Amino acid sequence: THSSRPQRLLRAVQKGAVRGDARSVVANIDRFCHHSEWAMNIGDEKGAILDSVVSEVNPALALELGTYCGYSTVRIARLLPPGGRLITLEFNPEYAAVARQVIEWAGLEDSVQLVEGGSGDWIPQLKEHFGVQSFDFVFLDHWKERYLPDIHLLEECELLRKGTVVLADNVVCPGAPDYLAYVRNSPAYQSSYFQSHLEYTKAVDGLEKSVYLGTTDA
Ligand SMILES: O=C(NCCCOCn1ccc2cnccc21)c1cc(-c2ccc(F)cc2)cc(O)c1O
Ligand SMILES: [Mg+2]
Repeated sequence: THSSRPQRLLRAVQKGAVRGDARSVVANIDRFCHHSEWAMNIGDEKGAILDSVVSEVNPALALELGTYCGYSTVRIARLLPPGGRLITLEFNPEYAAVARQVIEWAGLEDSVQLVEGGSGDWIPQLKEHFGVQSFDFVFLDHWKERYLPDIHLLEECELLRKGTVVLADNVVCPGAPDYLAYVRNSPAYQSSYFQSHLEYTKAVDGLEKSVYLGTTDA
């Protein structure tokens, strides 16, 4: 039976990256995707923007929707402050199995909790299951049509606080037009756009950074 692209990506990490060295895991995935096979990791160019936003927020508690092979998981987790935690959610069990091994190869398994399932099911359970109050940082990189319903769900479940930073990948390609319209027009968000390129290509893409300002309720 033939391997899958995530499995070939994992093998490239295990072959080329130094165990425990998150930077070399990231570099080897980027090398694989530039020279062997394209894969939907955020990539090096948008990844540098992700790094700068994560470093600025310095989150004690972060949430990622859309783990895939764990590339952005490793980029975020390696920048967390001591004791910082990242919860990452993946729908596809095969992707999750690869991501667990990539995260482990990077030596970041102690600060990452990977859960398998759908955002609609999991978001309402996060407080109870993980004992979290609210997130300091949220990274959206899952089904693009879920960005809007899920940010509403995060608000309803009171998982955002004044100042929570929500960063969304692919707001141009594949695109999340309804999500963009919402965060750019809602008084509850201060939104800004970072133009870049679709991972490993010359196509235009970008990240939207939205700071939650809280509700006007008393
Ligand atoms: O589709 C993409 N990502 C999403 C994966 C499934 O996510 C499913 N998923 C993961 C947690 C989760 C939780 N609940 C529901 C679904 C949930 C995605 C796609 C492209 C892309 C761009 C151009 C192309 F020609 C082809 C593809 C690029 C990206 O950077 C992406 O992120
Ligand atoms: Mg993406």
